[in-house]
Amino acid sequence: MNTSVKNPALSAATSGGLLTRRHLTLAAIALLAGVWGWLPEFTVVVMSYIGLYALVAVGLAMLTGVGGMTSFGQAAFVGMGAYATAWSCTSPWAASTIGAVVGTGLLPWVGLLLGLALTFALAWMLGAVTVKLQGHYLPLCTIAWGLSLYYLFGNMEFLGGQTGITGVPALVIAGWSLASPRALGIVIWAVLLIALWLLHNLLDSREGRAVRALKNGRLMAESMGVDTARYRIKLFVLAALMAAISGWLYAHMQRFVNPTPFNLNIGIEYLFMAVVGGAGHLWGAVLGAALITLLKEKLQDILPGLLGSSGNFEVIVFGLLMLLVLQRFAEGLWPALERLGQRFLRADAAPAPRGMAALARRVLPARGTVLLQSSSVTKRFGGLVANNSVSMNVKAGEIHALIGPNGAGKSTFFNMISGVDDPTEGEVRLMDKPMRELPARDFASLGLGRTFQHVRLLGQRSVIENVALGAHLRAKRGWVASMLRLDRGEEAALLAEARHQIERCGLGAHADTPAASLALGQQRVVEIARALASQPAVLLLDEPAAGLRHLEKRALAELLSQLRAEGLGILVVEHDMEFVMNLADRITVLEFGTVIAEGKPAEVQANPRVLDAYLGGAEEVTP
Ligand SMILES: Nc1ncnc2c1ncn2[C@@H]1O[C@H](COP(=O)(O)OP(=O)(O)OP(=O)(O)O)[C@@H](O)[C@H]1O
Repeated sequence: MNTSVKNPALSAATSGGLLTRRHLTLAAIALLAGVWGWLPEFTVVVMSYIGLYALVAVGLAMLTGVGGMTSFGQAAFVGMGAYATAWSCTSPWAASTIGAVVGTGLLPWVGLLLGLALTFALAWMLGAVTVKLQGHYLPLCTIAWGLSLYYLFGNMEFLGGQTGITGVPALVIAGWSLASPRALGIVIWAVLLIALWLLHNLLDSREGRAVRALKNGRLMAESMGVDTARYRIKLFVLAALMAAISGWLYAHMQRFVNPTPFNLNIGIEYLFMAVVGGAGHLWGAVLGAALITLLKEKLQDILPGLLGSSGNFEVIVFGLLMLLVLQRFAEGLWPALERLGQRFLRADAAPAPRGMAALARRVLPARGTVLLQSSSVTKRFGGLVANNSVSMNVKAGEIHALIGPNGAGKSTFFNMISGVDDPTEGEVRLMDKPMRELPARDFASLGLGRTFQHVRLLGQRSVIENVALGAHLRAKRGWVASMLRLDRGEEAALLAEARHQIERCGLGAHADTPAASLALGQQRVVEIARALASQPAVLLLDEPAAGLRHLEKRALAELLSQLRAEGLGILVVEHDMEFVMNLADRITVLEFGTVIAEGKPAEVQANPRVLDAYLGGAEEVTP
């Protein structure tokens, strides 16, 4: 089981060797299981704490490293899980009402359900409010609610105030008491390993690709049909639930709870664990949890002796070590270990696909149908009119080019017709549907595929994974199915479709290389393949020929001609006049936001206003 967030750049560099990462992981688990019964009691307790902390840190790795949302407040969710079970198991009211129905032996499980339900509700609510925030506002908010919950725990009379709740019973599973740390530790590590497996599966799926795009590619993901706000909230809730499960186990290990372990300091420590290990790597979070726990343990022993007085000196050393580690290993320690491992380990063989599910297919409208229409679209930025009453359309089976000098308003218009921004006045219709105030993902679901002027790919992911994201809306398996590997047929179909589009665009040899390692022109072609994977009816291409060499441009022109023949409607924004004039059926020319000419290439070329707009540069417009 390789639960790191795979880096294809590294995978590609994998050398030979007898063992794979999966072998190594299984061997480590087998070793741990084999020696568990013989480990000293103290080691078992420390290992159990590492497992508990790792559960929270792994959730944070998903949230922060993969999803790009920093949270300082996870300790509060641990507290929710811990307090929910402590209260359920010790409250006389719970015993006499719930306990009377389910039996007091099941109260810890009622506590687990209560903790998960409360955490789910609270995290969803907090997530809905906070994950919309940008930049440093989100971390600040997590500090705010982390503090609020901490003080809430300490001030609630029925939760025992600062003293907390004592007398939490040991867990009993099928008559097997987990009173000893050795027995509970097995459950803790089993829960952690299952969580790692589920999350690994999630990341290796259609849903995982969408999750990965949250950090640096939200606009792009929205244009591929991903509801990024919803995914962010789901990720936030997932991390919170993992923290709550950790809290539940913690309460039954400690057998009492008080507010101290759920304060902001501990929230920051969880973040340390995720970041030091390598925030984008699930196993990195486990490594971080182990390092910080062991270090804290040692420092608490050593520092008072060294300094001659007691105090929380370990926090100072932590801070300094954190600085040093991140100076040397900006991405955390796990990627460095992984690089080392590449020398000795073989890449895991991809499992053979077991049957392919069918992907959704779109019936393309008849040739000549107006697919996309803008009517008198005006866009103002304050006093500046970037688009002035622009009307144009894109028809099925036609290539329409939009040209104009720099600053003419092409990108602004492109944003209007792709759902990134709304016109100040006028209307955009897609498939005859008014699109005002609809998000980009609704444009995608109606059949609009697009590329970006400034390439937006997930650089560290392989070309095939980038392209498969384009087909997001053609499959439907969700998070749970992905975690349980029930999506394999669909996933195989998505990857096959992505490979087909990559080959069609002439990049077959690069399918498994990281997108960032391709030349810029090729990256633009990857974007076209990604758009095609959505099986669009309308294709909007923003400067597709920029950065391509002569032969590559010719291949691109052939591909676009072929797509036109298949009945797609294509809009190209392009500066390369030769490319445009030889390819387009119709051309619209913008200048200062206003349409100054529209017609066939020959008509546009002969138009004096167009020649003027290009600074009298007749040769610029002439192919
Ligand atoms: N968000 C914005 N706020 C204010 N002004 C903007 C904004 N976006 C674009 N503009 C202005 O609108 C005008 C049109 O810009 P736009 O980027 O659409 O032109 P363009 O034709 O795409 O140019 P280029 O070919 O250089 O990409 C420019 O004057 C630009 O400065």
